[in-house]
Amino acid sequence: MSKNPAVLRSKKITVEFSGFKAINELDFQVNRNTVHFVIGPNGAGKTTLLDVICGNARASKGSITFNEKYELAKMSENEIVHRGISRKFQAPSVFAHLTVFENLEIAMKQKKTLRSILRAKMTKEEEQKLTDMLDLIGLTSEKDKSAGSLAHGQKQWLEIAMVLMQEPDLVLLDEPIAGMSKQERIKTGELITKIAKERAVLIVEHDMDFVKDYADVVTVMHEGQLLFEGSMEDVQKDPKVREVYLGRKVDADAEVTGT
Ligand SMILES: Nc1ncnc2c1ncn2[C@@H]1O[C@H](COP(=O)(O)OP(=O)(O)OP(=O)(O)O)[C@@H](O)[C@H]1O
Repeated sequence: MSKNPAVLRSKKITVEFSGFKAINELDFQVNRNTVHFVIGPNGAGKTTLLDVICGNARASKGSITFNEKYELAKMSENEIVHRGISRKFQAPSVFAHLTVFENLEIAMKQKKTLRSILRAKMTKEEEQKLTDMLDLIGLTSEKDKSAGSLAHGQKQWLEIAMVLMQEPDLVLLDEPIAGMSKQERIKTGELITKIAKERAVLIVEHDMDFVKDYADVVTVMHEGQLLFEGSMEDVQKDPKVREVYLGRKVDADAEVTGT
């Protein structure tokens, strides 16, 4: 499907909760330079998939290999971040009383204490890195504002930037456009496209218009398994997907809009 090399491969991964298989022998692959969406009905196992990749849930069977050499199932959450996988959760968790710039500074020097970070002088390279990041997320003119005063979308972009400061090869995003305006959604889509030029981005999303506009690859999950994978165009045409997911969504949307 893609000529880009794999950054993550799962083989027959299973995640159980009291015997219930939230993920059931899933074979799955994410490639570099790819915007890869995971969609599916409620309870399909999408969040659990992100959880098991970042070490927040444990697999009872199977393997997940990162960059062809690291076995994630055996690593702690911290080790996984250190190897190059960073996740942004749905709710923003920036330091509201600090400035945008200071938030990025902290993200860059994760291991030090807050006080030592804010007192230490930055190198030219570090300053350049922060300047480039502010430019990437479109918050250069907001850099001295407190993060708490930012609009919802801006907070989300700041948090994406904080994740990027860790220089991950794989970024995990949980419904990144939830609660955003139309303009903010477009800016987020453009930001994700840019981010994926140098790494892989794996996104759990329910908004099909957003998926259609920005996906390179779409995985459809159902009952803890892979139901279909391909371009959004192929996903929309697939009869199985229409039956268990998109068909239902179309019906529900028609009811809401009265069409
Ligand atoms: N910690 C847990 N303990 C018990 N069951 C869980 C736990 N986490 C998830 N599950 C169950 O596993 C299944 C998959 O859940 P998951 O949250 O991964 O689905 P999802 O596809 O992300 O759904 P949604 O779109 O509603 O967020 C669900 O049936 C859920 O109830």
